Amino acid sequence: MFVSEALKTNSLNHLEIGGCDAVELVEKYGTPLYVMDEGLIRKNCRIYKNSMDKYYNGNGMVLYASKAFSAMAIYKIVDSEGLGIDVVSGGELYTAYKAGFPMDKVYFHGNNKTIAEIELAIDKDVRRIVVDNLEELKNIDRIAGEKGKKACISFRIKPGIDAHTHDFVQTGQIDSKFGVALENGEALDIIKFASTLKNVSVVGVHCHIGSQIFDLAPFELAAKVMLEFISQIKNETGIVIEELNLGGGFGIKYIPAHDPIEYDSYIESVSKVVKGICEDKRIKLPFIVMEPGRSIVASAGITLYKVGAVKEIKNVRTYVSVDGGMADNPRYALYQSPYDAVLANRLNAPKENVITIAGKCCESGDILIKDINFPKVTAGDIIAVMATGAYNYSMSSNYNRIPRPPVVLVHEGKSRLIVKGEDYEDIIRNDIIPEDLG
Ligand SMILES: Cc1ncc(COP(=O)(O)O)c(C=O)c1O
Ligand SMILES: N[C@@H](CCCC[NH3+])C(=O)O
Repeated sequence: MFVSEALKTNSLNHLEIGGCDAVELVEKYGTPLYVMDEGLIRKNCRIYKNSMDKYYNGNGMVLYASKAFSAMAIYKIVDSEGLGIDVVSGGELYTAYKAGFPMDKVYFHGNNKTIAEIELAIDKDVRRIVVDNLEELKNIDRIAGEKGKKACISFRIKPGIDAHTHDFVQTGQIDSKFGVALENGEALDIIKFASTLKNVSVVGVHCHIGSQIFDLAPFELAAKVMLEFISQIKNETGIVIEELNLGGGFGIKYIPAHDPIEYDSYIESVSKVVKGICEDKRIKLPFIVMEPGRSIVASAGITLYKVGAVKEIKNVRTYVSVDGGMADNPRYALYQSPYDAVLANRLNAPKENVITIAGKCCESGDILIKDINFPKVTAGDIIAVMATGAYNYSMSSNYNRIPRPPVVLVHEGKSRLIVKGEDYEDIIRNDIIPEDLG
């Protein structure tokens, strides 16, 4: 019945997550409310960690790509499960640092790192800076030199792979703002240049082909293309690349029609390909890094909303508006991403009609789910949109000056607040009225 294994029906016919009744959570914390199941997050971390140990003798590291959901508590959980992290901004890096995350397990990404971000990464001695472009490389070398340090770097490469996903989340093709292309020797040239610099040490190459991918083939192809590149680098320059980072992007079940692959098979299949090619080409097995984000947290999350206006437009559509929307989940508005939902306070109610669940923002595109079979609802009912753990809170905004909802972590019947909800004072906190405006 549910797209996520985190969810159950309890004896009151209410939705249960992490042993907590969704209706009680709403009574305690209000709506909208992000709820994250700690047990499922931990389980997903373990699947990845164990498969790296099992299929690649632990000669690698799994990073949680924290852009999917970044808050201090998640860094604590991920650390305790033995994973590293990928951060993509000074803000994520700072959050992880303040949570006490070990900096020697942090990979710093980004296609336009600012000087201040590079300084922060070098000051904190992150394990790896993943270099996106030449300008950045020069800045890293200069800043590391000024600080008397040597930065360990890898390079974001565009392997030229079409990952069959939404255009906006596809990143490995040539026409992409991320990284340097293999074409025309661009990637080889930047690596050669880096090897002449004093304050950087070239350790690895990286690629990330896209997101919400349901297929093993693009990852196997990426591994092949990248190993050929590693072999070319060695043959033409003598530089030995020790680390191969294949990014994230593994698909999850948002709606019943989605059929994701078992998470551990990504590492299993990539390990096989890497071992085979390395044997053929007689190159040393690289240290492998994988960076799943969505697949660790998405299914662990739900968002609870209260129904407000119900508008039945005869022979057209029934709009059910809830007290959240694109400000807490912009994914339909951005990518037309599909979601599934249930009536959390009456799970056994028959699905009698087709509704469109709309948000409260002043925007026609503020839709959460278009045309879903759903029970009849009235104001005050509680709708749970499922699999909202990734790229919802982390992509939320204050559009229309709507305060961000709180995030609650649930486990074995207990709920704890991990991000406070914002109020109107938070909304105006940084506003300034210049004196001359009176
Ligand atoms: C460099 C990099 N690594 C990892 C990820 C995580 O992707 P996903 O959340 O789809 O696993 C992303 C985001 O797409 C990314 O840009
Ligand atoms: N934010 C996107 C994924 C992009 C990931 C970062 N490269 C989503 O919600 O699906």
